[in-house]
Amino acid sequence: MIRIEHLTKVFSGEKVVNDLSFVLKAGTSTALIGPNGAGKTTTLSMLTGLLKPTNGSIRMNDTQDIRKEIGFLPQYPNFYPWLTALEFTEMTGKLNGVPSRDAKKQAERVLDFVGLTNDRLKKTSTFSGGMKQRLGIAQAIVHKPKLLILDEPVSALDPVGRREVINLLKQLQQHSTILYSTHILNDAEEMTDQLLFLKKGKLVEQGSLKDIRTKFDSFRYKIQFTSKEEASLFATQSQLPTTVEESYAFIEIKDGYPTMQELMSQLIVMPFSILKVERVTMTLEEIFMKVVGQ
Ligand SMILES: Nc1ncnc2c1ncn2[C@@H]1O[C@H](COP(=O)(O)OP(=O)(O)OP(=O)(O)O)[C@@H](O)[C@H]1O
Repeated sequence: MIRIEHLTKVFSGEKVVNDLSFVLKAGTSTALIGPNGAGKTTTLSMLTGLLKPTNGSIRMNDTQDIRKEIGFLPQYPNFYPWLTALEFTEMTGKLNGVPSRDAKKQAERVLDFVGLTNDRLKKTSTFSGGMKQRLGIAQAIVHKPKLLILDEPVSALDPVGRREVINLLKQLQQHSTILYSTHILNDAEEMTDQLLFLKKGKLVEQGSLKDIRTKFDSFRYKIQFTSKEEASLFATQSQLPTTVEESYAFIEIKDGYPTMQELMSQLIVMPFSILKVERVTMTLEEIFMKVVGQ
């Protein structure tokens, strides 16, 4: 377990990370979520030891030097372009304490895990964005760290690269503790036990996805019309408070009202072509906007 207490960083008199306290339980995955400038990179840099906190503490059970137990993938990793993937991973392993005699074998093992066996002898300068990110994960796990920290691991990737990296992280999640920052919330929804919402350096909300949903989620009906005009016309004629986005109309459900039957009885007498009616929850993105907008 890693316990972070009152973590604070001041730059030029301004608290860019302001009194953060949270716990990373062993074997869980935590997403640090916040808009640009919220303090995510600064927080992760303090955890990895790259920045000294102005205040606060970071403690790991039974460990004096927490830095040895951390694997880190920075937001903009710098791979020496003249090295091959194998040379780079082996070097990182040695720098992180893997004994020289084991480093090559261990590098080969992690490159295999991230699907780069066939590319291990290619120079890193020839790698695509997705391959670089997978190499970044390999170098972060080569010394078998207890805590894996990743700064925006999928933000710069296309959907295929993103899927590959998410699948790798889901596998790693089974035997490591993971902390990653992101502003791509669909990914967080898929692979996270704990969410930390950061706004202007402060933790404004923290908890499991379930807890946060229970606290902030609301249910709505989503009605799909054939056009935006039809959806807007429906909104003006409806007795129910309705919002419109593109060809969809949304009606919030409050205290169980309206029921689907009540809604259908209103819809059925209106002269619109309706393609679909469904009861939906908020996306994590909408919940995030609700939380950080407060
Ligand atoms: N070395 C520094 N000196 C002064 N100010 C800094 C320094 N590093 C970061 N900051 C400031 O601290 C604040 C938080 O920056 P940080 O990079 O941690 O945010 P972030 O949430 O990671 O943003 P992004 O999503 O854009 O990467 C910003 O206002 C930034 O300008």
